[in-house]
Amino acid sequence: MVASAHSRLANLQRHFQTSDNVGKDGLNGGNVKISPEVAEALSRGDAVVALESTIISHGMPYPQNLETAKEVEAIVRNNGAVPATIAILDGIPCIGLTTKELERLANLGTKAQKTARRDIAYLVASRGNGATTVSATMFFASMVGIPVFVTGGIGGVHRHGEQTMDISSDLTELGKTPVAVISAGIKSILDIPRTLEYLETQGVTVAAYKTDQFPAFFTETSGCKVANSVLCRPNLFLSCYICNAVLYHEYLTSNCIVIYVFYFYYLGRCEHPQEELTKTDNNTDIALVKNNALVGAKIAVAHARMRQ
Ligand SMILES: O=c1[nH]cc([C@@H]2O[C@H](COP(=O)(O)O)[C@@H](O)[C@H]2O)c(=O)[nH]1
Repeated sequence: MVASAHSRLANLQRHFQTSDNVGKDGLNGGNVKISPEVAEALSRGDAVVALESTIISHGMPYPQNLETAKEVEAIVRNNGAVPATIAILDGIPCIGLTTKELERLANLGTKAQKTARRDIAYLVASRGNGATTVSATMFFASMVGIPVFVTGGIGGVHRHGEQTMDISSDLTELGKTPVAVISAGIKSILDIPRTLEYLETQGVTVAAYKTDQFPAFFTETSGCKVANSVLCRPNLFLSCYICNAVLYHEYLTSNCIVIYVFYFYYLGRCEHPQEELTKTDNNTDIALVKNNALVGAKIAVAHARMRQ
């Protein structure tokens, strides 16, 4: 615990930049800008939860994207952690956005470039605006010592990936970057069995929360069993589920996706049967994407607080 606090501080010292000391050129010798709120929380060892920004720019339209981003941040705050939404603005990687910056990103929408790990250098060099995907968000979260990150859905192996080799860099990032990712599974248009195979190859621990199956984003059942599941008695409260999941997680390595199934206790019923699996990126149900993000945020905070 002490060693990990030391390494987080050492990391911070190397990368520490606040809004006040950003150079005129805004590039900071390739460093990142950490918001004062996030920097303070990290230096005190308080719980911080990283959030991605592609869900804001590309995941849903304005103004729902802004409302959702604000709601997710509020959930994180109300549960005792500091949210760190990550994006690249004018070429500066920002860890923690002000309300103005969130509004700017939400307004930019798809004009902000969807930024995976490979795109970071270009966005910084060209002083562009980039919304970070899971891989890029993990990269920055790890750089500044944020160990927990929540998102709606991660990328995976695309259908027919055996021919196209279309595999999200989220999966390789999970294999090499020690940040725990809480998500509702992979996007519904992807190939779950091949994604699980690939995660196994990458050595990623996948722990499914309150199910023994890898959820299918909108549904609890995918037919694909996960090796590790966090099962709880049905009459326990949500907080107990979270504790079990967190304790279990701590037992495992830190590069672990914790998949949760939200609708048992949140929506109360499954409204979206298997045909959801054929939906495309463009017609996903905004309300459910939002629910995934909101419920995931609570679980992520529990993780972050247990690690303090
Ligand atoms: O329902 C969605 N979940 C997740 C994403 C984003 O898509 C990224 C993966 O994109 P790709 O398949 O291009 O690697 C994820 O990291 C996430 O940021 C998305 O657009 N829609």
